[in-house]
Amino acid sequence: MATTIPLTAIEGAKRLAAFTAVDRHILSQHKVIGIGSGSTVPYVVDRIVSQGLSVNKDRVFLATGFQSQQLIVNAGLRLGDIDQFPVLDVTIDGADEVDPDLNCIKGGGACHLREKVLAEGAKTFIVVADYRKNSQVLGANYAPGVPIEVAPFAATSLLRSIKTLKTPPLNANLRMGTGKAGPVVTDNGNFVVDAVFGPEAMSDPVRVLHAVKLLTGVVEVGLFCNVAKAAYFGNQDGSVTVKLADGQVSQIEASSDA
Ligand SMILES: O=C[C@H](O)[C@H](O)[C@H](O)COP(=O)(O)O
Repeated sequence: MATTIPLTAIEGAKRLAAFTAVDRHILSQHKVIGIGSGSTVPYVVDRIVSQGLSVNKDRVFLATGFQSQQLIVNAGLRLGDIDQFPVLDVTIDGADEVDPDLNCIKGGGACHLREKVLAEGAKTFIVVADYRKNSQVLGANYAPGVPIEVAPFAATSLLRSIKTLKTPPLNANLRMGTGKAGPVVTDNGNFVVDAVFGPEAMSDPVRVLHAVKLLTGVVEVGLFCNVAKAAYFGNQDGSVTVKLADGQVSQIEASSDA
């Protein structure tokens, strides 16, 4: 007999957020859907699959990297390409941290370049996360810093040039792989530098984004500013906090099967 292993509080919170966001934002008329990366999006895919074959057979799903491509394929959903579908109805993705204006740190899994392309290409970009990601100031909860994808040739230079910013990071390091000698290599063949900025700098993430993006060799910065329409945070008590881009915040009870 199959046994059901209870989810931990954090996994339960991720699932609550994902299920609630899918129920509210992935509607039958939505045909081109972006699937983000990380440990929360598998629950997004599960919920989409549960909407049934009759609706999913007419949909195409775009991936933000190798992991989400596997999720889409293994779920029996149709994989599409951004070159064919540059405009998406909805993209749902996780985040490493989200502030009250829905600015996000993303790229803990080194997928932020493709994630940003699918987020900006979507008519609606929705973030799903557990309660730990719901923050007042970016960097308060997520310690590794802002992920910066950089062309390998320019990585060492970037570690020097980033120190010349008006508000430089407190520290910046090349992200090293685990289970592999040497640096993390992204799905685009680039490296990642993680830069920890202090609370003063992170109180204006748009400024940090613009400053870092201008440094030579930077491919993309894991700061998503003014992109998300809503963020769903699963809580330990079974509720979901919903934050909208206009500043509205509400607390809702999740559906009984979430
Ligand atoms: O590169 C990875 C992504 O930005 C993820 O969406 C982010 O790290 C959040 O992942 P998780 O859902 O595992 O917290």
